[in-house]
Amino acid sequence: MVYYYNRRTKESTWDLPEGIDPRDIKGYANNQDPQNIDPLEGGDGRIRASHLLVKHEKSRRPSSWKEPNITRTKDEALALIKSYHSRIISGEITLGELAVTESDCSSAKRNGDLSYFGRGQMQPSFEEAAFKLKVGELSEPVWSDSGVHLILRTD
Ligand SMILES: Cn1nc(-c2ccccc2)cc1C(=O)N[C@H](Cc1nc2ccccc2[nH]1)C(=O)O
Repeated sequence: MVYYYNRRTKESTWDLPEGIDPRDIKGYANNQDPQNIDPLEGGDGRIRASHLLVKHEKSRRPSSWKEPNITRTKDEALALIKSYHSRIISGEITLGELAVTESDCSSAKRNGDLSYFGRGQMQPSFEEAAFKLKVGELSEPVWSDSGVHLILRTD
């Protein structure tokens, strides 16, 4: 079920407010079935996530703060990300701690935090995986044009 919150009057209601055309409501824009709107996305359709990225020789930009010329293969990148995944789920280290030293994304300096983002902002494969996660959930390895990621949804 979706509830409606009127930011001006601060009213919330389960029923479509009088005189409102559902197509004017965020999330209906592309005729999304209202049942598909995840009310847990803070109501404005955005989520927050951190990630750890391992780039490879065929990455869109095979360079990072860590390594000016990244030559590892896709297989080597996947092996590395799987080792990180194991260490995180064992509780040995958190994704944020590992991202600081190991992520090939410039968000490494912020523990991999990408802050809040909505649909249409990140690469499609990354967005699809991130929006499927529950808050606090760690993804399996996710491929994008940038490389291979581990994603942790934080809000
Ligand atoms: C999306 N984004 N946010 C930051 C960022 C966030 C917070 C602080 C500093 C940088 C960097 C990036 C970014 O695209 N970085 C790219 C790598 C990358 N590619 C991504 C694809 C999807 C999501 C995150 C991704 N990060 C790079 O450094 O080559």
